[in-house]
Amino acid sequence: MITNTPLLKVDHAGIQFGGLKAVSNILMEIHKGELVGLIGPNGAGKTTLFNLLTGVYVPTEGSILLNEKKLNGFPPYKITQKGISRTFQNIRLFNDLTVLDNVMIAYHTLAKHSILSSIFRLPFHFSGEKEMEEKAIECLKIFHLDVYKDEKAKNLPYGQQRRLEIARALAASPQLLLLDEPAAGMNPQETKELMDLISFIREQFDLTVILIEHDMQLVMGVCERIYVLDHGKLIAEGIPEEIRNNPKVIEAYLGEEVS
Ligand SMILES: Nc1ncnc2c1ncn2[C@@H]1O[C@H](COP(=O)(O)OP(=O)(O)OP(=O)(O)O)[C@@H](O)[C@H]1O
Repeated sequence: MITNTPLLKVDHAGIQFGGLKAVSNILMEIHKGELVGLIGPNGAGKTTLFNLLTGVYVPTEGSILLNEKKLNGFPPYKITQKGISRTFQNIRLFNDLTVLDNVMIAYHTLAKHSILSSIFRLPFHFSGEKEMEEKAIECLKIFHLDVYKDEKAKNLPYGQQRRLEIARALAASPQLLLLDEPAAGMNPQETKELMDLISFIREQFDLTVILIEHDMQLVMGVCERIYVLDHGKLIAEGIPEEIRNNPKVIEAYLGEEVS
């Protein structure tokens, strides 16, 4: 059945810190399978919006709905269980854990083991662990990280740490994946490979993706639709061509870069 219901609906949502409205009156509708960009100048509110979508902040206005169900007030781990995963602007891996354990942690968040089965290490607990490990290695393979599975996360080169963060987010089987500047600090070759990878995992896992990114060429090249934030408000939404030519966007953000 074809449905017009958006996967994610942001309905006049926003948050105020003391007297400051960091983001306000945000309206977004993201449909299943879309790859959407979120852009805007420094301090525009992009990460704050991700924090609202993932329960780090509770909106002080409006609602956020996933599959028509309200998310307001749920803690981040519940929102992950409901289907939204993310990566962070500054990589947040467990540096001293292995690459494999970094991914397995995501499965533990979702796992349905009882505490008793863990304490007494009952057989079904072991089979659960084994299954998790196999799944984690499969996930690492997609990112060509399986060869480093026993390496500490902190020993991976920067570009691979970024990929590991995405692998971990993906391990939580999200419907919606939020990527906060995934290519930050990467060289052009790594960036190109990462973008190909994002397109690939979207297809492969039937994902919906929202991407914050400063590299305009990259956003315009990979995203089908773009939202633009400025001073906490949405100032434009459209396909890359429309955004590139939108006078408000040019004035607020892109300046002479867009041509
Ligand atoms: N916890 C908080 N308390 C007070 N102000 C906050 C808080 N979180 C965010 N802000 C403010 O909200 C505004 C938006 O910040 P945010 O980090 O979301 O912008 P951004 O678009 O992600 O910027 P950048 O591109 O630099 O990462 C800023 O003015 C910031 O100072």
